[in-house]
Amino acid sequence: MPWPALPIEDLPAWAHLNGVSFNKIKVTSTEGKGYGVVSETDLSTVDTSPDTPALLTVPHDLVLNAAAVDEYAKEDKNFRQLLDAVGHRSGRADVLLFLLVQTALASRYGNPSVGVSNPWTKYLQFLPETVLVPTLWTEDERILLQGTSLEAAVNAKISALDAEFAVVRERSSAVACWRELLWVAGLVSFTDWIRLDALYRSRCLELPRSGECMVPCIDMINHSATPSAYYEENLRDEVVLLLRPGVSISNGDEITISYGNDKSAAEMLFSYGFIDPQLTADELVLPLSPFPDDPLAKAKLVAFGQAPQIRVARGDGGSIRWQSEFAYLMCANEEDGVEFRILQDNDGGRQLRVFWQDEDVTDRATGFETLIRSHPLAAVLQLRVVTVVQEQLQTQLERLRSRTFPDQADPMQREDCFKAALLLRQVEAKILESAIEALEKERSTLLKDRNVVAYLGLMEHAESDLAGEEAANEADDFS
Ligand SMILES: C[S@@+](CC[C@H](N)C(=O)[O-])C[C@H]1O[C@@H](n2cnc3c(N)ncnc32)[C@H](O)[C@@H]1O
Repeated sequence: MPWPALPIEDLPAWAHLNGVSFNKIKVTSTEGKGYGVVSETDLSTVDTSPDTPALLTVPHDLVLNAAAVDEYAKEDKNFRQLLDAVGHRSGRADVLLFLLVQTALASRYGNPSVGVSNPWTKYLQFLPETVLVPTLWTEDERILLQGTSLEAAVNAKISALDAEFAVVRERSSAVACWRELLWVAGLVSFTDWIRLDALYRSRCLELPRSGECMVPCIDMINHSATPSAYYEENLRDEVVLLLRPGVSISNGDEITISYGNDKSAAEMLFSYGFIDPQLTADELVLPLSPFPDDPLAKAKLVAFGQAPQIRVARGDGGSIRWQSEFAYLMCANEEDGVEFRILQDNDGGRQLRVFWQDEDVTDRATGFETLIRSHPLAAVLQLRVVTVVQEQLQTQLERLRSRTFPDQADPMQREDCFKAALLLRQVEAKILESAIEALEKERSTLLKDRNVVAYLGLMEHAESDLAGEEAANEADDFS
């Protein structure tokens, strides 16, 4: 749909009309980061008291979350119909539906017969048309992510958005006035849905009382590893922007906040479309699949109930920590003591239950690492898990390296996407190398474990007995 745009110079008038107060700061264009907030005077908290007035105050009724969407629906019976037909699946999905409607209304301003406009209808028109998050990269640009942890994550997100959009389209088409506005004229496309998701992801924040939400004007503030400000909800539930203690900034300086100092490079790029090399946590998350020949694979996935992953992080002092709860369930077999049973419940339904050493551990299926600790062959199971995780990381590193990365972006790729992908590849290759090395050390230690040595000795013995029997059989056959 055509994305309506208003010049940022109109923002102060919108703010005034809607009770947002800017105090010696303004929203303006910044170098390479879109809009940002700059100071209009010298500011300092070095000598001031804690009750220095906020730099920005946003009234509570402008905070956009699922509860606010519900309130808007009370004033607008057409939107209420739409929300009842499509919404109430998650807070995020309700806000996205609201944003979709507001953008459609703004782009079809001549047709106000459906929907009531509100402060967000206009505010959305100040937001950028695109964000550099990879779900909005072109196919040529997404090639740059091959071999990184984002390759699978971005594809999975696009598929999930596609399924979500199909539901929105189908259910809203059942409501006559919205079918007319959104779909009959071909106003809304899947790209619009991807864009709204990107806009929401890159601008939403978490507040103690309002939860996950969008806050107008606060969402104009850019990120820095050394932020000068922070936001919070005050006693009146307004969202306020405050200068950090001990900070001095000059007239014209940009005011920044932190988008979180524990986010990995992949997470930063996925959510915000840029990587802060100064801050990103050295962390990597990869998907994990059960062994393709494991007859219990499906049952293990169902019982685990979450997306199986391997998480690797570099801790303080450079040491590597890794975690993969599913790998423990994946590597435990029937002969070790894992069993699945289908039990009838009181309502006549059937339930998949997981047993470990004959104990029902269905509620602890995501905690197999703890469960196996008391097993006499715990070290053997640990060795299997370490080997599987190491192999997965090795395969990932080989995929990352198998693609010769060009020296520069080709004409079909935006420079910023190229630079972000290059940085992501460097960060991920480094952590993969360190993790593989750490896992190799862990494997060597486990291979010296008394129980492992005894177990492997037994296995070798059994194999040579088997080979001997086979050879004897073959000899018999030959004779
Ligand atoms: C909450 S918005 C901030 C306002 C935004 N710049 C705008 O034009 O509306 C977050 C987006 O700003 C941009 N951004 C924020 N901090 C940045 C930084 N340090 N470097 C590059 N881009 C940044 C990214 O596009 C990000 O998705």
